[in-house]
Amino acid sequence: MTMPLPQTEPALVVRSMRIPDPGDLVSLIPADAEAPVSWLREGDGFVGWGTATAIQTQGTARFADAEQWWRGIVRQSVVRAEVDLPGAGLIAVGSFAFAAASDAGGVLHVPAIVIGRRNGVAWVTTTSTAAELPSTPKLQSGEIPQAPKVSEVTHGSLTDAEWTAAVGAAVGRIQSGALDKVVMARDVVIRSETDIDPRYLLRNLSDSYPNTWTYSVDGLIGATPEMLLRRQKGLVTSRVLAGTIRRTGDDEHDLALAASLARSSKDLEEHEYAVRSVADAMSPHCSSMNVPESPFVLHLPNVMHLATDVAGVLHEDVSSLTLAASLHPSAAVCGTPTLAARDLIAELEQMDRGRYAGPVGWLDAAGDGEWGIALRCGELETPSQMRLFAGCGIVAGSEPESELGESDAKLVPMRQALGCGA
Ligand SMILES: C=C(O[C@H]1C=CC=C(C(=O)O)[C@@H]1O)C(=O)O
Repeated sequence: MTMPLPQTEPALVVRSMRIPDPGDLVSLIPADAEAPVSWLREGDGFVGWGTATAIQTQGTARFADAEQWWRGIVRQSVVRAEVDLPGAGLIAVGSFAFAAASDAGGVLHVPAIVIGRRNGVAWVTTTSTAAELPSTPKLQSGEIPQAPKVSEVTHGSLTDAEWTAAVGAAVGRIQSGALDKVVMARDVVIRSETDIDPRYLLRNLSDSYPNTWTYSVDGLIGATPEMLLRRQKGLVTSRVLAGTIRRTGDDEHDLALAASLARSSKDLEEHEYAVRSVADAMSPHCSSMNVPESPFVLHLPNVMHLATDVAGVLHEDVSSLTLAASLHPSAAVCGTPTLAARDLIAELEQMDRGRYAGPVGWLDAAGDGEWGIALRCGELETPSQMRLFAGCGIVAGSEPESELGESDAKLVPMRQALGCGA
């Protein structure tokens, strides 16, 4: 069911001003910030808080309704921007459920305050519904956020043994020819004696996983290495990941493992489905495309992935959000063929993925923006409880026990950020 769209969107007044470099962005988020958001990589990106306006959407129309609402906002807004960089000016951050049937739906949120930095240029954007230009807030680093006190870690919808059996069933379906690939995910519930401070997680994730995109949108927090798409001035790029090997911590051994990953026929097959799904979904929007023939190995502190950077030149004015809707769900998080994989996920996982594995990111008034896939993440279900998610691509040659180990490795970033180990 789709929620009715508001009849009139508020007229926003937006101002972006250049500021001296404010240092670490996460530490600028106040302890009592309402709706903190972030999008950070290698120290650049933005943080924000407060709500100028927002929309929640539902169902199959969750992307289209959000897009329509955003166009109305853009039409009515007055923007004065001193800075012309991606992320400056009027932006909305958002995240969308993996499945149309999920109650999580979608959210687009225009923060009242955004502080950004890119290539050494920093800015603050203030957005309000008042008629006059909003004043620039005083920025100061807040106190150091407290670590949560994790008291319990339990399995979510399935025990390890049940999940391993479900993966075995998926392998059986693939071997019987019903489909080629499916991504099976599991969840883990973390309870803390104290409230979980999103700033504590963002600090840990952005320090420990600098080459990922560290995000926080509406209680969904994580550090994804996978960029569903970036649209910037007519060019669209995507970083496709699929195929994984765990790191050992021994650099020499890890290099040998990276070489074996690059030769593994099981992982190359898994990767090829993901690349093809992205390239096929992108091509109707592009006049030309570059799809590399073989992947490279992306090194992260916990795992290594097969990775391919796909690029295209857009031949139509389609926003980054609409592109995200047409690329989602790629075979990196769903499978091949898409519909068969989606149905098998609903049958075997026995959980609502919520916004895990859906698009998460931001867009601006021109439709440019960045949408990652919400991986290596957790959703705050209450102030002191988080549900973490991780999944693995399954093909005919997959072994359920080793997929369980791989999913554990993918949970490491969030578990470490929460202070409850690897
Ligand atoms: C589904 C996840 O990862 C995807 C992205 C990279 C590698 C993957 C894999 O090797 O299975 C998955 O396709 C996850 O982290 O939950």
